[in-house]
Amino acid sequence: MASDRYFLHHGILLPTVVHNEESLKYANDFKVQDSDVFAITYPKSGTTWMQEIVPLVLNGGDLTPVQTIPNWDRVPWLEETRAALVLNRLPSPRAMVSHMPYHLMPPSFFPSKAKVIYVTRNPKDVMVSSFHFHKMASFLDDPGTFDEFLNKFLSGQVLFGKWTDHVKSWRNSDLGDRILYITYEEMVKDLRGVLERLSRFLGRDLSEETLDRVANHCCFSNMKLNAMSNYSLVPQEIMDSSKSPFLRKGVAGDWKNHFSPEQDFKFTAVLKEEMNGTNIKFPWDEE
Ligand SMILES: Nc1ncnc2c1ncn2[C@@H]1O[C@H](COP(=O)(O)OS(=O)(=O)O)[C@@H](OP(=O)(O)O)[C@H]1O
Repeated sequence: MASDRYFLHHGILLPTVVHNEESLKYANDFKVQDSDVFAITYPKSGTTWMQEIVPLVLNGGDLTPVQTIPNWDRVPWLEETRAALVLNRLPSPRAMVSHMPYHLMPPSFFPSKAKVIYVTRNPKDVMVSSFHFHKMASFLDDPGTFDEFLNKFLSGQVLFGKWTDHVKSWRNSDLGDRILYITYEEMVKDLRGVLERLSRFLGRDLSEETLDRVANHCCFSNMKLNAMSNYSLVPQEIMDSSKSPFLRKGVAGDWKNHFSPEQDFKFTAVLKEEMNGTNIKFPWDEE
């Protein structure tokens, strides 16, 4: 880790652009309220999608916030530098996102009744999405070749560490009915069905018409057009969408266009080894 673009926090690589000691202290000292809602993800697993969906479900489908407030202020990251500015002003129930592994959540989170939506995505697609993101984001190191980046991903020398550690930490958490597990792939396949589950989980009784409106607003093609969500407000020298748009493809299985058979074999073998003995199964394990 020779770059000044990153630093280690409890052994996990974080980007200096939006994290520092102060923001991490703020996150650790954060007083979680029982009404708080956290959408937790390993990077590139559906965070931006949740920043769109969760406020809509919580407010009964009113599109105003998602059409007028940038996602990073609408549903802020707990651990980022903006959190201190934004979070204390959010009306209850506060919705926020985080990439933190379970054990690095603020101490006040554990005894609270705050709810968690944990989104998992096929790690091969996570890696592909992250590879393209590293090419367009000037605050991150160039990813190198696809093969080099694959090796970094498997060894956890990437933002927020190993995918397997993150997933195991949250899948093994003891949060009972405080946590809802969903996958990116389910959302791609049946967003309307996921919205119904999510509304029930968050205690919101949305009408059929509202669910349809939310599903329509949150589909990839519409979100791509929403300037409050597609990162077009970020200057091009920071995120260059001509290299790769932030909302890039929005599909399941794009890894098949990137992985060689050898890379697929290696990636699968490493993941299998690390998930061995966990009882955590995903639909893509059989692919
Ligand atoms: N509405 C919708 N439908 C389908 N896919 C969507 C949607 N919104 C975001 N995305 C895709 O999510 C990927 C970005 O992940 P994150 O938002 O978690 O990124 S980040 O961690 O906040 O940087 C990135 O995936 P890729 O397209 O594979 O790169 C986005 O396109």
